[in-house]
Amino acid sequence: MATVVPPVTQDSTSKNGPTAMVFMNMGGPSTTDEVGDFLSRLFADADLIPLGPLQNYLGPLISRRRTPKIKKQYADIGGGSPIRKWSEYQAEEMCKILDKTNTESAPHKPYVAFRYANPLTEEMYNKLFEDGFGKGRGGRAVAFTQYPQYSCSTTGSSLNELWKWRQRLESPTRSADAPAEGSIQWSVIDRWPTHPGLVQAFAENITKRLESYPEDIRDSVVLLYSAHSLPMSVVNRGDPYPSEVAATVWAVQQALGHRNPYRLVWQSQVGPSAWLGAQTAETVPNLIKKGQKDIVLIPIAFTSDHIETLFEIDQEVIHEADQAGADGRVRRAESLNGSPTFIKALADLAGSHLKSGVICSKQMGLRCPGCKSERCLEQKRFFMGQGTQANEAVTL
Ligand SMILES: C=CC1=C(C)c2cc3[nH]c(cc4nc(cc5[nH]c(cc1n2)c(C)c5CCC(=O)O)C(CCC(=O)O)=C4C)c(C)c3C=C
Ligand code: FES
Ligand SMILES: [Fe+2]
Repeated sequence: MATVVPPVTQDSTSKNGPTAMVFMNMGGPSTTDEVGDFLSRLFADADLIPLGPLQNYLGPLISRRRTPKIKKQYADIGGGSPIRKWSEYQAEEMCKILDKTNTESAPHKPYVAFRYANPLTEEMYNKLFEDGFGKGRGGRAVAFTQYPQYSCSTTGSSLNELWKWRQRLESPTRSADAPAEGSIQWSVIDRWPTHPGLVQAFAENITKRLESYPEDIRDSVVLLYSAHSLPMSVVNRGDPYPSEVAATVWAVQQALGHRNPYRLVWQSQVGPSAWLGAQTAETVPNLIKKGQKDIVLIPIAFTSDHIETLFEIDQEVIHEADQAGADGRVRRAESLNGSPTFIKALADLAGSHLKSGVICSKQMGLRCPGCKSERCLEQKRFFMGQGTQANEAVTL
């Protein structure tokens, strides 16, 4: 990742640089040996899976029980998650573009902070210190969520974690008071569900996949946009994710000219509680039973490949469709991965953010109607106002 840069205050290449561009995501185990640690961090996260006062006991228990099954899934997709490779590539390529388009904040240094796998947030933060940020030297860093649509279980959890480490490593008082002098100045790109470049990148990959069908049936292929589901308890708390995912889908449909029928469906539910549906794994066989075999599945809430695409869609949903007589007519649009259109979109988004001077979106100040989490409140207070009194009033 980022190589050593000169101390922030001594940099002479631009007025305001260097700037740290931190890609936040959940991460995934790079090898099957890392699956146990990945799951134990995931089940310890009360922002994702709240298990109440028994979290410290139940989390390790559930993750240990799940490890063999999930290990096998990662083995079946080639021995690990490609998310680190793609995140590092996307961040590096984006920074190269930013160095040309945003000279005032150059050089831009790429970092990755994963919630459940290496490099973890703490590791990223220490790397920032090594590279000359913070520790009395200041510097600017952008926390750029790689989830286009905001959920408190995903981006919210990553921001809570970032805020926690910022408090531990940079605030002598360990409170949300004004940051110590010379600490890192953070801003956040917290959501980008309808960014035109993101929409274009999805539309390109869908068009490419549609071109693999004969021309005379192409417009009647059903597009199934598939996003990771949420427990209904999270939906009913007022989580913004379902409506933001729907916004992406609608924008992509518009870019495609609404030439095909479509549905937004939800995948990967875990455990016995009620989750948002309809489920991807049930929708595909139902359509096939009704005679609709031509279907393109589009992963719409994740920007690179992961077990949900490579295992659940490719090896379960599509494999089962073929066994039910789909004859290879159920296909998947490629994930965004290294798409140049997508990387350009990331640079455009980050470039505008850097020039705007905005700290985060207005949405960040408003908690879910059903939120009772002090962590969310403190985190939002911090990022909304960077500890200044001025913005605290708008954190509700
Ligand atoms: C936008 C994407 C995701 C949302 C929203 C999301 C919510 C969510 N997830 C769980 C529980 C689990 N998720 C697991 C894996 C996993 N989740 C996502 C994405 C979102 N999750 C991805 C991409 C992955 C796989 C990572 C990879 O490397 O491929 C797992 C672990 C796997 C398993 O045990 O089945 C769990 C558990 C909840 C409860 C939740 C919303 C509250
Ligand atoms: S759960 Fe959404 S703001 Fe706390
Ligand atoms: Fe998940």
